[in-house]
Amino acid sequence: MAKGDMGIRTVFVNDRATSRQLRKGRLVVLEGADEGKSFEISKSKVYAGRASVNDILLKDKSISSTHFEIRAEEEGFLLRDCGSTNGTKLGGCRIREVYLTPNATFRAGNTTLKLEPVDEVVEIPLSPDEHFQGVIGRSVAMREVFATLEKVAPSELTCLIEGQTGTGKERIARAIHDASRRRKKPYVVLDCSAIPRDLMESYVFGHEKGAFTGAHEKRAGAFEQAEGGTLFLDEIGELDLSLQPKLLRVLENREFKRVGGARTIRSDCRVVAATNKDLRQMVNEGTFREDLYFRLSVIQLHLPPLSERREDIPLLVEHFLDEVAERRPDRQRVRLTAEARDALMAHPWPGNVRELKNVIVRAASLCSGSTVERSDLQLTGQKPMASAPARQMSAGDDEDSASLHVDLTLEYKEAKERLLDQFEYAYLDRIYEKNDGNISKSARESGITRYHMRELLKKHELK
Ligand SMILES: Nc1ncnc2c1ncn2[C@@H]1O[C@H](COP(=O)(O)OP(=O)(O)OP(=O)(O)O)[C@@H](O)[C@H]1O
Repeated sequence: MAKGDMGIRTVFVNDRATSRQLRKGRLVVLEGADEGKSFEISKSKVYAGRASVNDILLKDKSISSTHFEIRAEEEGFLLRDCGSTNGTKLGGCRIREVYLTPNATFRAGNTTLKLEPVDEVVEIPLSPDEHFQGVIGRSVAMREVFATLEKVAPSELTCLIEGQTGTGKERIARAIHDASRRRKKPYVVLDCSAIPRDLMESYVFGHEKGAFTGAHEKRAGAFEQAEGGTLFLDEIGELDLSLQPKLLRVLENREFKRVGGARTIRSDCRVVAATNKDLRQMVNEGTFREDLYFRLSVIQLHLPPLSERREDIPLLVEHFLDEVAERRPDRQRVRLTAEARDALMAHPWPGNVRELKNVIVRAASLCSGSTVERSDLQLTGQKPMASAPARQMSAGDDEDSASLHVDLTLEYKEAKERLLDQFEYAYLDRIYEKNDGNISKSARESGITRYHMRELLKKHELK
């Protein structure tokens, strides 16, 4: 497709990106159960499939829950199969991803679709600023997030922040609170992955004295603690299915009861949630309620991995060096050699901004003198940090998998993430080998979808 026909275009003024323009498209169903229908593409990413979480809903039974996505890029509209059972085909070939030319037709299951260009443009604003309430970023992606935050943070809207671990989701949640009228009221964080399942309800809604064994005193839950302020629900994808209807009810009625309590308590707090999981996929798998997903995702913010916004690295490095200097009694600020800076730009950063921060803080604190050399950074080889240790736990190496290597030089979250990553790699490696590389069988035995299995195998470069 010729640039500008369809897809997204970044507008520059004096070499600086000032906005993005999305040239709309229209997806027309030429043949199949939805024949005659058409869907406008006016967002930078749309999903299509049979499940209602999709932007484009298709009825054809041969189409998967989420079958394909169309993403607006500078090169045009990218059609990507989402691990569908019956495949996405173009010109008789089953495709994984392909750029669509204007008026190209393709098949999804038994449905034939055509993507037509539309002569209309949607302006996607970019903030002129390189920070928002202490969140730093100069990339187009981050300035797009800042532009959204400038509008929605002062509102009362519920936000869902998506992104890999360490991309800054919690930082953004805090920024939303700080930019809202609730800033002087409490900001309460509830990490849904860190609380035992049977205590979760009491953590969220509180409990009355004697509500259960061990409930010696009454206790206010997160909603009460956050009264008037903001409740940040971190790792919302970990919230047990049995608690999800209760959370939905508070979000809808603003009312709840403590565990073991009869009194209805009114709640006035804004909810911001975050996840590093694909909640849409979880809805398709039945592990996350669809109605709760819609309630939480009134505003969706996506934080790309650091490797996709390398322009942010120099600014973040300066920011973290300033932070270290402020904490030093002599306020001395260290500097990085050109070699060290090049190494930071080249690193894959699987642990995202958290990993970058750890590297800078460690190097700045441990370097001798006032200069950080390349070797002070202690970057792991050229391999992604997460997969290198993961490979240490090789298939069949039971001794290794039984011992737990805890790295105390890392922040808690990164250390946890690394261990989980090692486990994921070891599990996948074994199940995939056991099933002679058969993805469907491996997925069935693991109790996850084929799509999820494929994505995991790709992540660990096992496939
Ligand atoms: N854009 C940013 N500007 C400044 N600091 C940042 C930015 N992004 C992340 N950080 C810092 O990096 C660290 C990790 O960020 P944060 O905890 O918000 O990530 P997260 O996405 O919530 O991670 P997880 O999914 O593991 O909870 C924090 O110390 C945070 O302050």
